[in-house]
Amino acid sequence: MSDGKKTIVVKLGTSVLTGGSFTLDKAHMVELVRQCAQLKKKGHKIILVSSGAVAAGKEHLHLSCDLSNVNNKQMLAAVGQSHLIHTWQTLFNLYGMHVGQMLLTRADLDDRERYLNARDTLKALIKHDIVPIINENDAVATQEIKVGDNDNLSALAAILAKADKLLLLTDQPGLFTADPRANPDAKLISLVDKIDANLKALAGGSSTHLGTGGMATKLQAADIACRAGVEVIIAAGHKENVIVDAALEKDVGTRFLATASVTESRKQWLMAGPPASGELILDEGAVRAMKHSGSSLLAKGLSDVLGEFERGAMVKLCDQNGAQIARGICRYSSSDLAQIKGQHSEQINQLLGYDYGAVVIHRDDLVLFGGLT
Ligand SMILES: Nc1ncnc2c1ncn2[C@@H]1O[C@H](COP(=O)(O)OP(=O)(O)O)[C@@H](O)[C@H]1O
Ligand SMILES: N[C@@H](CCC(=O)OP(=O)(O)O)C(=O)O
Repeated sequence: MSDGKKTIVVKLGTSVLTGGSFTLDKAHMVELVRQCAQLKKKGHKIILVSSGAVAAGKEHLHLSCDLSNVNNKQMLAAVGQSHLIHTWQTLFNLYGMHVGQMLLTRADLDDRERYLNARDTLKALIKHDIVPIINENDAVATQEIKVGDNDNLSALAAILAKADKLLLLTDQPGLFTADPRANPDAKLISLVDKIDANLKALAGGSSTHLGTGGMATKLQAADIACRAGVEVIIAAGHKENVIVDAALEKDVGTRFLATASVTESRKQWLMAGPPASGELILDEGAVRAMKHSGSSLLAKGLSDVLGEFERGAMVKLCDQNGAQIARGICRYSSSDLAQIKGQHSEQINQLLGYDYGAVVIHRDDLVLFGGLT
């Protein structure tokens, strides 16, 4: 956001939510919610990526089962997730705030249509000041379709939400020169401008049974987010006022500088992205609006649709002579577009019986060849 209001993804590890025990630390969760409410009052938007389902399941079932067994963990997560979200809901309600649960897997983010759906839901929640609370859909996530850890999931969520900042909260004050549990002399690294193999070699795994990945997955997440233009901070979830301080640019934990701007990285991705599955032919007014006004593409400006494609497909945008002027991700399938081309946005719902919003391709999802003139 350019008005000083930020969108911040806060990832809360099991270690933060349990304080190292086998139960949710509700007193500390209230304190985290208080900080989120304080930021919301100032106009910032918060998205939580909350671990803790497995821990909450363990707390409620009182079963001593082998946590290295995937089915056991899935069962605990299925039981724990409802307790976890109920706890968050109750705590945020104390501050008059609503929450919305989003359980995702990698399959939801890899498939382009599902990606757009997830992004639209996330946007809608944020727009209505509802706090999205994201976790992996552990109960159904098999090895093939899961992200695997919430550090990486939070980086993907930050990109999905076009966040300004990703805050990874854990049980250590940040990234150390070695795992501080095993090396008491390890030193905190306060600033990282490049994540390379040497840095990755410092990061070890988790030594708890409930956490996943340790510092290694936090560095993977930081790498993904920084390359996409999102600044990352790893800090202690129990440090006083940590969420507020990190949001207000005070020095906390380890700060990783973004290595590209969001626009730059998005443009690069769109340029190099998947091959186009179809072509949209634009009328002259739409070509002008694209080239000179930086507008999104509306159905009204479409004169023809070539090829067959699904919602979420990459398409070429061409002028009346067939010259390509841009490429972008289309929010409607080719069969939808055949019905709505040339029509006003308000008529989309009436024509299709549903709609995915007023624009066919959002400005953020297209890259113009030759830039704006
Ligand atoms: N270089 C390092 N700096 C800090 N912590 C590290 C490092 N290498 C490994 N760790 C371990 O990572 C753990 C945090 O990861 P994890 O247990 O997965 O927590 P969370 O539940 O917060 O994701 C720390 O408790 C620490 O033992
Ligand atoms: N999805 C799991 C957490 C997975 C995970 O990455 O845990 P952590 O390392 O504590 O952030 C759960 O809710 O228990």
